[in-house]
Amino acid sequence: MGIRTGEQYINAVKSRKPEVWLEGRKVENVLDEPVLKQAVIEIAKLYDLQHDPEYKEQITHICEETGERVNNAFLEPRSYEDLIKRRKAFEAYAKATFGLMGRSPDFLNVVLTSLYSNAHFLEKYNPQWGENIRDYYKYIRDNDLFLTHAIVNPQNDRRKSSHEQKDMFTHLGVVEETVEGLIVRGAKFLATLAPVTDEVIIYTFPGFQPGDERYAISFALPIDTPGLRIICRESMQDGKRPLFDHPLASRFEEIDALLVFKDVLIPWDRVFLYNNVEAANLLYPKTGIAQQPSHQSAVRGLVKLQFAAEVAARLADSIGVDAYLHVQEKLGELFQSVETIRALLHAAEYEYETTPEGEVMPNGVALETIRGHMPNMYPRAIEVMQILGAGGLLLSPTGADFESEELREDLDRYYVGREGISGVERVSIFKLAWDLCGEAFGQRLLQYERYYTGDPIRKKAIFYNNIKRNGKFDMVDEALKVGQSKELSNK
Ligand SMILES: Cc1cc2nc3c(=O)[nH]c(=O)nc-3n(C[C@H](O)[C@H](O)[C@H](O)COP(=O)(O)OP(=O)(O)OC[C@H]3O[C@@H](n4cnc5c(N)ncnc54)[C@H](O)[C@@H]3O)c2cc1C
Repeated sequence: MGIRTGEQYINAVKSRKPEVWLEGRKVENVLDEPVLKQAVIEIAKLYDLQHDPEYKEQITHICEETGERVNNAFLEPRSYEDLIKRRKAFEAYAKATFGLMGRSPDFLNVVLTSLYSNAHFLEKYNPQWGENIRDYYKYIRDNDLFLTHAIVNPQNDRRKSSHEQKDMFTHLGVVEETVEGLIVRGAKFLATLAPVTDEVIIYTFPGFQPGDERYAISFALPIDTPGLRIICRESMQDGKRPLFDHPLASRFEEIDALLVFKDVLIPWDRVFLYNNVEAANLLYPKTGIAQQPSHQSAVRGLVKLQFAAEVAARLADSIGVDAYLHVQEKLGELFQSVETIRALLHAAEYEYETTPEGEVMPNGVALETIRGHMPNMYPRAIEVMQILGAGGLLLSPTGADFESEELREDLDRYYVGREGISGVERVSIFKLAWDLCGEAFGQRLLQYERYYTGDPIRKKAIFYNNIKRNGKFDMVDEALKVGQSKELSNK
């Protein structure tokens, strides 16, 4: 089939009946829920972008194997040029959502492509697992499906491994093997956009201990598989707030969910890994499923950071405070952050790495450096927005107020910005900023930048341990040599 249209995606959502819970209610039809429907509309636009003559060449390519047009997120990079091709697709999607939808379909499609490219790793443990992941990749690519994923165990007692938790099946694990497949029970989080996806893929972070075998699993299923319960977090808007008042929150709310598996059957052809602690612990380092999708995250993160910096600058300009030195210094800092990430992204692509099998990956050190800086840079952009907007952020009237004939004159007079900025324009800018820096919606976006791919604190420590903690201090030793020999000769 190749690339889907937005309409085909919406029809697929309509055709499914996943078990979704939202605020204590079982959702009968995802598209009847304003807050879920909004996400469907935005995702549908991304699918349509693939057919837009302006973007088609940038986002898609002809698949050599099928002759069908597919998204560049399914491209197995073999060269620098392939990385750039893929980046252009990421860029188009990120710009269409201002970088605010982290789990657009391209994210997991890259994960899957990376698993496909490295199927030989799984094959080593079990030839069937390798074959399953290859078939699954082709199925998702050729039908252009949208995946969610859940890799984290619920936050119960983090000091204990999965098999040591009070209840054996708090963490998702295998109950039994049957002729048809595995029966699994327990929970995983945090499956962003789960209610509006086609499929879910489960895999795991490293860290399994002996005894955790039943939890060392990876598999995929249709999102409406019987026994799979999707419990959404409290929504951060009701999906009905006017676009004028919440220009971002009313469009880009990505619902997150806990997935509960109630003795769900995983057919054998959908099992990618099972009962193998070693394979589960090596899955991340050996299959590129951190490094390849970090390319998408870096591109998307760059767009989001740039957007936040521009909102802060536009806000400062609208009330003339960018005339002050400290404001200029803060905005300068934000735009330097943007340029730092842009430079690192280019470095990651330019200094790419090639695996023995010929797969090309953006440079891991540069990507991890982006990952390390974003949890500081993005929250700082939000803080600067709060500092520069000050009390005005809390004082915006609504679009309905502007429609009142009685109020309009007051609003136009007292909300007017610097010369050339009308009251409506100034309020619109402040509302945009408030969605990012004040609303619960914006707080989630911030938390996303910290945690979307694991704990940034441990990730930085791992970076130090892998890259630098090798007992080699050549320059320091050289400097010590000179100092020591001088001291000795002075004696
Ligand atoms: C908005 C958002 C969207 C997300 N979307 C998805 C998604 O679509 N799919 C998905 O699978 N995941 C998703 N995630 C989850 C993400 O992968 C996790 O949040 C992340 O891995 C951190 O795990 P945790 O939240 O369980 O925190 P924890 O691991 O419980 O950490 C909590 C705190 O305890 C500390 N800590 C915990 N354990 C240790 C330890 N062993 N050593 C030292 N310190 C420790 C951490 O440093 C941290 O400060 C999302 C997260 C967010 C915030």
